[in-house]
Amino acid sequence: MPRRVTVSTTPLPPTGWAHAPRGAGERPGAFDVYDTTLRDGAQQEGMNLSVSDKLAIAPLLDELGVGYIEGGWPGAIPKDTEFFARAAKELRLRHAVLAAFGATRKPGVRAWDDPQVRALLDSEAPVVTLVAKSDIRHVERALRTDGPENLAMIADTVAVLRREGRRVVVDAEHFFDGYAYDPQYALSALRTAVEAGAETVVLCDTNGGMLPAGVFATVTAVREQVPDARLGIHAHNDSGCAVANSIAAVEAGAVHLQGTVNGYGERTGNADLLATVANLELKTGRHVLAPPPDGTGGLAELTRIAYQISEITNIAPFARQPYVGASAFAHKAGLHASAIKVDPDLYQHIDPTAVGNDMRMLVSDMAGRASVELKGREFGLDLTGQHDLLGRVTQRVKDAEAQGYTYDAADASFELLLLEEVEGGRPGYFRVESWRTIVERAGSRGTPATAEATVKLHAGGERIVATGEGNGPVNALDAALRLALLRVYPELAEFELIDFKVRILDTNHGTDAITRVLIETTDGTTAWSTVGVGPNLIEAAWEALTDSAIWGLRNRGVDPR
Ligand SMILES: CC(=O)SCCNC(=O)CCNC(=O)[C@H](O)C(C)(C)COP(=O)(O)OP(=O)(O)OC[C@H]1O[C@@H](n2cnc3c(N)ncnc32)[C@H](O)[C@@H]1OP(=O)(O)O
Ligand SMILES: CC(=O)C(=O)O
Repeated sequence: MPRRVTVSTTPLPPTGWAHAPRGAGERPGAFDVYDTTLRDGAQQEGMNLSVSDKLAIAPLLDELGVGYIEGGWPGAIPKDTEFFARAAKELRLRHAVLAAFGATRKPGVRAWDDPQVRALLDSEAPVVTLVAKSDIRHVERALRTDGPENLAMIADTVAVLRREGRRVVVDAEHFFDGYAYDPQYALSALRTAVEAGAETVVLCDTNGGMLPAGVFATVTAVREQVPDARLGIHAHNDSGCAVANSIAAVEAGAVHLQGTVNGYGERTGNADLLATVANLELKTGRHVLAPPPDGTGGLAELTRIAYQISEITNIAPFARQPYVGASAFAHKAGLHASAIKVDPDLYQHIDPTAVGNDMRMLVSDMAGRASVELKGREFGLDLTGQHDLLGRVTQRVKDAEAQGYTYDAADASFELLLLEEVEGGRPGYFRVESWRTIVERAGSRGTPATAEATVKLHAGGERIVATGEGNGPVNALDAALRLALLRVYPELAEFELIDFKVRILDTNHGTDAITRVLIETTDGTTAWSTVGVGPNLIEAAWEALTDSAIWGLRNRGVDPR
């Protein structure tokens, strides 16, 4: 039998708001996707979203087709108060409605008099999501009040918001832990919220420690015991199971899913909404995102939207992120490639284009002929049936990788290696006669050293000698090489070195060790990576720099002069 709890609500003063905001009259859909990137996602260590960042992310979430965008906690965080004020004027959302997040009233005060509750109304958000305690231990120890007063806090706050025309969602904080400890109290928190007018009660795995079987069992039990409640799930990822737990809850009957883009969030993050939604749509056949009205947006834009949001949050994308990561459909093993050549489905759980991602072949010492053939296709080369050539390239890659080259991180250098075999040599843009660098420090200790490099090469029918200066020998070599080539290939002016990585490959050898240099270059449109290896850092860098110039010129369609 449920424990009897008396809920004493406080009378409400007359309404102070003339009308409810747009969206307030709507009802929840058959299934809600509720994004909390801007609130719970922003609780991630190191993340600091400005109001403009939030205003830039919200339309991307809308484009994805989520039903709700939780914008933050107005009244608690000044930026969030400003977000709601600006969002009302500046955002034109196609599907999503905004939700303001906040807590139930404080113990012992009237909801109407609690400034935090008033701030939720002032935000003009049509939906308000209240975090409410459902674990009696938290009521007594964190809130420092008793069970009945917490229920009154829930009832009062929901009632005030409903009275003012807001739709109310209640996030039952620590629900799973609370239910395990004292199920009747946890259920009474849900019943109180539903009776006061909450349209959805969300079961939160706040500490993120649940496993899928436990989530399934609890959601099933709650559905039986509170049959009139519309249930949601909010999972954190501390056990590494947030996506699986969210799916388990949906399989058990939850119809409201909360999560964050890229799994951002406090500690180890929240359920990654992108993977969860992709799983629900593609694996369980549920249509949970709003259909794109004009054919744009939706699941097919998942990868682009994930990247655009990463740009705004300034958090580097995670290559191995399911569905949208750069490596999500990248294949390295030769055996995989040989099967993929027959049918990509043999080594892929979905067609990557369904989520806007691409299949990529990686060529390395784990490659076989099929990997090289498929990689060739990415470069526009049909190598079908060229068994011997494919074998030679595969062997060259394996030998080079044994010396320290790494082609899966340097596609451009691999393409040049392949061209050597296919065309009998590299594109002949220039012929190097010699190069040298000098590093010099003139003056006392503390004076920065400078570097100078001289490059002698043949291009455009001339012998060119150029000298470059830089803050280090590689920088000086880069300057000298560009200077030498610019006269003949002015296209090089647009090339910019954007990343330079050095790795010592044989640490036992100290300063004698083999060095690998990886560089990334862009011409403003395309970025490409090249590799060089040698016993000497400068030599390795020279190899990567010359590969970069050759690949860049060829990619621009420049003929050797
Ligand atoms: C599980 C979650 O992620 S919920 C979202 C959590 N997000 C945040 O905390 C970010 C925004 N938070 C803030 O800006 C501040 O913490 C504020 C403005 C909310 C409160 O700040 P302060 O008034 O200085 O209080 P403080 O943060 O120290 O403590 C939180 C207070 O809220 C109370 N509280 C906690 N949960 C609830 C709840 N569900 N309902 C009502 N009150 C609550 C606590 O008992 C504590 O009360 P006390 O001040 O009387 O001790
Ligand atoms: C509400 C919320 O963020 C949580 O319980 O984790």
